[in-house]
Amino acid sequence: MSEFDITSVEPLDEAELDFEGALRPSSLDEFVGQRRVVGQLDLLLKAAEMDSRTPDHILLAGPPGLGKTTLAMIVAHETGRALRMSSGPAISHAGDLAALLSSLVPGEVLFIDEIHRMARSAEEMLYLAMEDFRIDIMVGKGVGASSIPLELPPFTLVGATTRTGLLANPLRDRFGFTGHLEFYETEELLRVLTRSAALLGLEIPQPALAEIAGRSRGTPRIANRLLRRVRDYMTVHSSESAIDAVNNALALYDVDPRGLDRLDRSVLTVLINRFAGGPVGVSSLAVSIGEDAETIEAVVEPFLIREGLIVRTPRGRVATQEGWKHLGLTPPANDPTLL
Ligand SMILES: Nc1ncnc2c1ncn2[C@@H]1O[C@H](COP(=O)(O)OP(=O)(O)OP(=O)(O)O)[C@@H](O)[C@H]1O
Repeated sequence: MSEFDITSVEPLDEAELDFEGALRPSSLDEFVGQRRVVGQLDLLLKAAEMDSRTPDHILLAGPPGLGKTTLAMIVAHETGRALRMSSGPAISHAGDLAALLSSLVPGEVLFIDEIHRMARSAEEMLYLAMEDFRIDIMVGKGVGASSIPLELPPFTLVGATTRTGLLANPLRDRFGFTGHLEFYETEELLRVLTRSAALLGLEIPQPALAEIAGRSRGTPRIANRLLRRVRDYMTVHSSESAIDAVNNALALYDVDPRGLDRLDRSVLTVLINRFAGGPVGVSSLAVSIGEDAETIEAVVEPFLIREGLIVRTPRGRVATQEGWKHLGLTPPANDPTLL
């Protein structure tokens, strides 16, 4: 997604990761929004503490940048446990997972980001590990192969996924709790930004922060990133008012008044201009704009649906009247399928 960097929902580089780290809340109290998931997690952690047991395995689902990694860190922090971090793509065979699991200390929190991308052989090993805290290690090949059971210390797995649908049912079923993270309301993002501005020592009036909040795609990572770019803009154009600086900086980075970035607009434009508003399958859309289908499905689509600009139908994606209007186009008259 390199050409869409500014509002990319993935962290961009080391500097970005440091910046995110500095702004990351470290307790459930500091974590803004997601009240339902936070309340459920709080109960789960408190009950485990009262029973002196390791908390159940936790699955966190939702689009990137909404706080899954942050919540995993909070689980470890709030329960005073060590945290080990890994990711699905880094576990390319069962041996990678065996090495990771066998080195855990008792009670440790193991965070696996993008857990849906883990190798299938590792996934099968994980079933037993999650349920019985044990794995079977295969030694040798062919007829001489044998399996050696290995006891594991109790641990809490926190899995994060942008695509729950891609997780095999046996894996999904072994999580004691699944938290679905939703896009944030503008008012919640305003709280995230107010907190971040204070931590960075920036004096930006609330109306200017509210403008950034409304254009952050419901995503704290994007809100913080836009704040950083606005800070740069204000440094260079110090004579402009805060609100002008916000509007000009966001225009410079191609973020439209509703928060759509270039990739969002490309998807909507192609859907309307090339496919007459749909219905069209996600892979055809992806090919038309040269982006991978997973990014469209995990990142663009959930946001455009939430904004009411497209809908998902059994026959494919369809632009709504609102979608046509957002691009300044007139929706076709008398189209009974148009919503
Ligand atoms: N509820 C929140 N309150 C305050 N800041 C938040 C919140 N959620 C996320 N953030 C900020 O947004 C940034 C991105 O969050 P995080 O890395 O946890 O997202 P993620 O869902 O794990 O994304 P990915 O799936 O891409 O790893 C963090 O630096 C954090 O500061």
